[in-house]
Amino acid sequence: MQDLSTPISQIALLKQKLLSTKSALAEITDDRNSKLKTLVQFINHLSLACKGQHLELDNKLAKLRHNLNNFEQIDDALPELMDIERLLKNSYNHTKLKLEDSRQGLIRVIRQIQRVNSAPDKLKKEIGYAKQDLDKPFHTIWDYIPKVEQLIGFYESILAQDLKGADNYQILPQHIQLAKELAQKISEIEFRKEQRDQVLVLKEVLLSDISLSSLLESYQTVLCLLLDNIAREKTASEDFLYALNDALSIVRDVVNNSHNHNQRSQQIKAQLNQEINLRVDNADGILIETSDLTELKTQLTIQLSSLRDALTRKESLEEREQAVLRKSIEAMRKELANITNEANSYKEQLFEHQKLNLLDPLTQLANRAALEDKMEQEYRHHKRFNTPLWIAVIDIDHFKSINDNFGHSTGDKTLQVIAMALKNSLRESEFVARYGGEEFVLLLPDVTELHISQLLNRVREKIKNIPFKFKNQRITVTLSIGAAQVLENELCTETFERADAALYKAKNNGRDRVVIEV
Ligand SMILES: Nc1nc2c(ncn2[C@@H]2O[C@H](COP(=O)(O)OP(=O)(O)OP(=O)(O)O)[C@@H](O)[C@H]2O)c(=O)[nH]1
Repeated sequence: MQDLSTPISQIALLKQKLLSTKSALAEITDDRNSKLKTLVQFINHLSLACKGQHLELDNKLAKLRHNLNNFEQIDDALPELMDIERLLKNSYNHTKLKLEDSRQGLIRVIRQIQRVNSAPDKLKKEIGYAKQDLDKPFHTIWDYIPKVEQLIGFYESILAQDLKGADNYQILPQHIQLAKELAQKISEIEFRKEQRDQVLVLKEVLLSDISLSSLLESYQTVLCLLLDNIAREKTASEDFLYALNDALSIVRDVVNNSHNHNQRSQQIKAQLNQEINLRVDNADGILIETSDLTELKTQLTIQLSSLRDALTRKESLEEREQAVLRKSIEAMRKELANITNEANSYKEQLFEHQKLNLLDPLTQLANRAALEDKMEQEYRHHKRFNTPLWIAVIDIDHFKSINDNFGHSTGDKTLQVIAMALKNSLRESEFVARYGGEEFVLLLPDVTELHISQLLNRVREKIKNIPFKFKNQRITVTLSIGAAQVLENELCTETFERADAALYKAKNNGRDRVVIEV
C-alpha cells in the first residue's frame, strides 16, 4: 500500500506556496499601483509646474497622464518619459539662456541707477552690493525675480527722494536773483488800484523763500496783469478814436447838408434874380413904350408888385439860408466842444499815466526812469552854466533784517517813512528818486564841495533820529551814503559809478556814514 501522506503534504506545501505567491503578487500589484499613483501625481505636478512654458511639453505630459492608467507596467511609459525628459532638458537650456540675458539686462539697469547722483550714499552702497550679487549666474527664475524686485525698490527710493525735493530742487541763486529783480520791477510799475493788493502779495512771495514753481507762477501773474492793463489802455484809445470818428462823421454830414442846401438856394436865388431883372426890364420897356399916363401907372404898378414879391421871396430865402447856416454852425460847434472834451480827458489820462510812470508807487518818489530824465536835464544845465552838480547814492543799512524780523509790510512802511523824510530834507532845486529796493539817489545842484558833506550828514542824522518802533521795539535805521561831483569832461553815468563806489566804501567802513569821492 502506497503512503498517501506524501502527496497530501506536497499538495499542502504547494497550496501554501500558491498562497504566498498570490500574496506576493498582490503585494507587487499594490506596489506597482502605488508607484503608478505616485508617478501619476508626479506627472500631474510636473504638468502644472510646466504649464504654458512649452506647448509640446504640455501636450506630452497630458498624453502621458492619460496613458499611465492603461499601462500594464511602468516600463511601458519609458519611451514617453524619455521623450519628456528630452523636452525638459531643452526647455531648461532655453530658460538658462534667457536667464543669462536677463542677468545681463539687470547689470545694465543697475549701472544706470549707479549714475543717478541724487541717490543718498547709503542707497548707493546698497546698489553697489546688489551689482556684486549679479556677478553670480541665475539658475532659476526664482533667482531672477528678487533681483528685479530689489531694483524696483532702488528706483522707488530715488524717485521718492527726487519728488521730495522736486519743488526746491532746482532753485538756484540765479533764480533767486530773478525773483528779486521781478519784485523790483513790479515796484516800479504803476498797477491799477484793484490790482495793488495782488501785487503786494506777489512781492511778498518773490522776496521770501521762493520755489521755482512759485517763481514761474509769479511771472505768469505779472504778465497777465500787464496784458490786462495793455488791453484796457487799448480799449480807452479805441473808445477815443471811435468818439472822434463819430464826431467827424456828424460834422461831415452837417457840412454836406449845408453844401447841398446852399446849392439849392443858389439856384433859387439865380431864378429870383432873373425874375427881378425881367421885372426891371419890363418896367423899362413900359416906360419907353407907354405914353398914356394912366396906362403907364397901371403897368408899372403890376411890375412893381411882382418885383416886391420876388424881393420878399429872395429875402425870406436868405433868412432861411441864414437860419440853416446858424444851425449847422451850432451843430458843428457842439460836436467840436464834445470832441475837445473827449480829447482833453484822454490827454489828461495820458498825462496821469505818464506822470505815474515816472513815480515809484510805494514811496511816491520819482522812480528810476524819472531820475534818468532829471539827470540828463541837470547835466545839460551843469554843462551850460558850469555850475556844480553832485550825485549821491543812499542805501539803508541792514534793511534785510527789518524784513526778516518784522515782515515785509513793515519793511515797506519803513521805506515810505524814509522816502518822505528824504524828500522833506531837501530844497526845491534838489531831487530825490527811489533807485530801486532800499536805494535812493539824490541830485544836488549848486552845492559846493565845502557844504556837500554837511548836507548829506544832516540827511543821514535826520533818518537816524526817526523813532521807529516795530513790535514795541525801538529801532534805529541808519543810512550809508556815497557821493561824487560831476567832473569836467565826465559823463554823469561815470559820476554815478564813482558815487556808487563811495557808497560801497561807506558800507565797508562800518555803515552809518557818508563817503565823498574826490
Ligand atoms: N519791504 C521791502 N523790502 C525790499 C524792497 N525792495 C528790496 N527789499 C529788500 O531789501 C533787502 C536788501 O538787502 P541787502 O541787499 O542784503 O542789504 P541790507 O540788508 O540792506 O544790508 P546792507 O546793504 O549790506 O547794509 C532785501 O531783503 C530785499 O528783499 C521793497 O520794496 N520792500
